Amino acid sequence: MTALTVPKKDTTALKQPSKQAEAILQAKDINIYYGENHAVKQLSLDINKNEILALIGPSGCGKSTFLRSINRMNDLIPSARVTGTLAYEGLNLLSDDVNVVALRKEIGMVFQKANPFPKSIYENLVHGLRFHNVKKKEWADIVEDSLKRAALWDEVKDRLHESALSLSGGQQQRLCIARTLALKPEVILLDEPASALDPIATAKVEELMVELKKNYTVVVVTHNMQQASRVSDRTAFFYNGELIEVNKTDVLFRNPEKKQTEDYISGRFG
Ligand SMILES: Nc1ncnc2c1ncn2[C@@H]1O[C@H](COP(=O)(O)OP(=O)(O)OP(=O)(O)O)[C@@H](O)[C@H]1O
Repeated sequence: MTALTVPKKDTTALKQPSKQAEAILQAKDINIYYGENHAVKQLSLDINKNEILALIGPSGCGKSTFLRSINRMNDLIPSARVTGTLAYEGLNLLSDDVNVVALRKEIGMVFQKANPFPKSIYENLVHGLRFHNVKKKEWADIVEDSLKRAALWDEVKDRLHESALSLSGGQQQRLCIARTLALKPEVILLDEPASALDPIATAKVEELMVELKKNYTVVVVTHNMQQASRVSDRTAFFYNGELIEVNKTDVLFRNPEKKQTEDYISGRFG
């Protein structure tokens, strides 16, 4: 594993054993601003190892903003400012000394719209390997393994050198997931990964998510409540920048604690 930090700051405060041993990521008192807009407010949330955590809530409630903070994608937005701590393996991922390139390898992200490079299927997968100096002799095995894990190998094994843009939308999205897997992440962030796909392609991506949690931790933003209830172990409901409620998915949908959650899941707003 590439070192996630340049060792200079004292992180002992973050190395205390966690209350819940299975938490892989612990967000504490996270606030995210875009200029004056306070988009995520005082959020604290544990993300457990090998779970699928769904983030739901009406448009603009801060789901994607929080998701992007986990692998520091908000760094790319000049007006964005993030405070609080995101503890991961004894480090605060929000601190200045985190190696963001190594972090994004370890915590990969797949976006709403599939974004393959306009290159061959094979090149899409080896691009990151080259960047991270993975030995060339390992590439073929990693390509095959990643495509198998992303349930795409059988569909593309005879056309690895064709353009990725010749794949269907659903195949392109699975290719983007495979591209993330090639870098051997621990956590995968999915931002509405199936919202641009037809029902059959959506079902394949959902099956894949369930398969992935055997080896990875998955955090998925979705507008689709059926999807959240089909695939996730826990669901977090966001409203107006706040985390209103997080619980086991079946409990949250069957017996929500908060009225706002109940109103949202019963379609009364959003
Ligand atoms: N790049 C950005 N620059 C400035 N403001 C942003 C940016 N992205 C999001 N915001 C603002 O932050 C708030 C939260 O947006 P965010 O996209 O996180 O919500 P969301 O719950 O993911 O919404 P959706 O479900 O529509 O994607 C909104 O007020 C939005 O306008």
